[in-house]
Amino acid sequence: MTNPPTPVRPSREEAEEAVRVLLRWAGEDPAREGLLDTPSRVARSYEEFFEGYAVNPEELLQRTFSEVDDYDEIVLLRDIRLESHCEHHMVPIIGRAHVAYLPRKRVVGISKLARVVEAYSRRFQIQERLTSQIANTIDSVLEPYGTAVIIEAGHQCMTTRGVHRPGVSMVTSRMLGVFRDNSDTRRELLSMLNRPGMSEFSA
Ligand SMILES: Nc1nc2c(ncn2[C@@H]2O[C@H](COP(=O)(O)OP(=O)(O)OP(=O)(O)O)[C@@H](O)[C@H]2O)c(=O)[nH]1
Ligand SMILES: [Zn+2]
Repeated sequence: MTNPPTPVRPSREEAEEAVRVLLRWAGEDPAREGLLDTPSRVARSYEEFFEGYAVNPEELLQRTFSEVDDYDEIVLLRDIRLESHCEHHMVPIIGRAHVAYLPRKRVVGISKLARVVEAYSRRFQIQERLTSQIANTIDSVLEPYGTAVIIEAGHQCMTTRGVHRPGVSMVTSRMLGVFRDNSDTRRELLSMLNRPGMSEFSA
């Protein structure tokens, strides 16, 4: 469920050649000086943009803590910067994610929630699937009372090309367990999200 089957990877040289082809498709001369190192830069950038394929998000959540003195309220990680790529046009999706869960006895280190967001973002995505994958993984590994993921993002395939609508953002959410079934819990989450930012604590 978490990792797609790994296709046979091309060689680094094949990847760089593909960049040269795209440069020529754009109307460029890949042999001109300024572009000579571009194929290798792009190959390296791709290793970074898409490093999520090599990460198993479920493993990130294995370490949990149980000494929480009966803490039984929502845990919310708000405004997680999200950088992904649209699988339709291979251009950036930039936004933020909010991840919440209602723990059942055990909690996870909060950075791990951001790492799960990152593991799925650093792949080719559509926003709906990205949202579901993050929520489903947290829900199945931690087995909390509920999990909620909300993503708000701008898609460069809509802002810099095609329909050209700058400023438009797409909002998606996936609510599981109590966040789906209990409107009071869902409302509490939304009110936590609407509270003014606490930037003085986030330096
Ligand atoms: N649902 C969804 N659609 C997306 C996402 N990212 C991009 N799209 C849309 O995917 C669609 C692809 O549509 P196509 O008609 O096949 O491609 P296209 O001719 O390039 O479409 P335009 O973008 O309208 O020029 C477009 O409507 C995009 O806006 C996403 O994360 N979720
Ligand atoms: Zn797109």
